[in-house]
Amino acid sequence: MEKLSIIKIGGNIIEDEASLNTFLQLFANLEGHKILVHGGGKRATLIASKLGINSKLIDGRRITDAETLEVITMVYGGLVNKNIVAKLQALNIDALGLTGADINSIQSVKRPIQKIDYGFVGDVKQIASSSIDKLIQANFTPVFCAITHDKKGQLLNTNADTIANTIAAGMSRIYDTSIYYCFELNGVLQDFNDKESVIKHINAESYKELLEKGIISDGMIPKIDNCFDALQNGVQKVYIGNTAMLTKENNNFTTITL
Ligand SMILES: Nc1ncnc2c1ncn2[C@@H]1O[C@H](COP(=O)(O)OP(=O)(O)O)[C@@H](O)[C@H]1O
Ligand SMILES: CC(=O)N[C@@H](CCC(=O)OP(=O)(O)O)C(=O)O
Repeated sequence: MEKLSIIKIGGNIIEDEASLNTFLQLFANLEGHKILVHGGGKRATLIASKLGINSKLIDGRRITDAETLEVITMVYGGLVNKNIVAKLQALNIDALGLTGADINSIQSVKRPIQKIDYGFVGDVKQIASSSIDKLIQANFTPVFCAITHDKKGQLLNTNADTIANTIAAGMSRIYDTSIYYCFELNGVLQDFNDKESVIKHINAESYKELLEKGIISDGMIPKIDNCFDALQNGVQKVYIGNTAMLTKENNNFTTITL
C-alpha cells in the first residue's frame, strides 16, 4: 500500500502568519501523498464579533445558527482556505481547496437536537474516498476546510479534527494512512505549565488514567477521542504535536495507539 499523510492544523497556527508560513513550507517538503485539513475557529469568532455576532461554543463545538453559518462559510471556505491554497501554490504545490460539498467529498447529517441544539452542525456520514483518490492520483493536493453538506443543498459546520479523522478512516482502505494533528504545543503535556513535559505515548489505558487525573482537558479530549476513533477505523498511525513533528529529525511529540 502507498503511504498517505493527513495533516490537520488548528486555529492558533492559522492566526500566526509566521507559524503558518513555517508550517506550509514543512508541508510542502513532506514526501509522498498528502492532504491538508484546516480549522479556523479563532478567525470565525473574530470576524463574527466584528459583525456583531456572538459566538457560543459548547465542548469545543460551535453553536451554528443561520447567521453563523454564513460567517463560517465565508471564513473557512473563502478567506482561510483560499489563502492557504495561494500560499501552497507559491511553494509549487498544486493545491485544490475544497469543502465537503465539492465533488461530494464529505456528506454529513445535521446533528439531531438532543439536550443542545447545535444548529447547522453536521455529523459526517460518508466520504467519497475514490473521488478524493482521483485528485491525489492526478497529483493535486486537496486542502479541506471544516464545512460539509447534506446532499440536499445545505452546508453544515463540522469540527476540523473530525474531518481529518473521517477522511483518514475512509482513505485507509486505499492507503497506509497516518494523521498528524499539528497545534501550537509540542504534544500532549503531562504538566501544562511545563511545555517540555511531552507525553511520548498514549494508549487507551493510559488515556483513561490521564482523564481521571485531569491532565487532559478542554479541546484535547475530543481531539484524542477522534484519534482513537481513527485508529479503530483502520488508520495506521496518529501523532499530536507542533509543526516541527513533520521534520525527520524531530521526535518530540505524542504518538497515540490503541
Ligand atoms: N494535557 C494537555 N496537553 C496539551 N494541551 C492540552 C492538554 N489538556 C488540554 N489541552 C488543551 O487542548 C488544546 C488543543 O485543543 P484544540 O483547541 O481543540 O486544538 P486546535 O488548535 O488543534 O483546534 C490546547 O490548546 C490546550 O489548551
Ligand atoms: C462544529 C464546530 O465546532 N466546527 C468548528 C470548525 C472549525 C474548527 O474546527 O477549527 P479549529 O480546528 O481551529 O478549532 C468551529 O466552527 O469552530
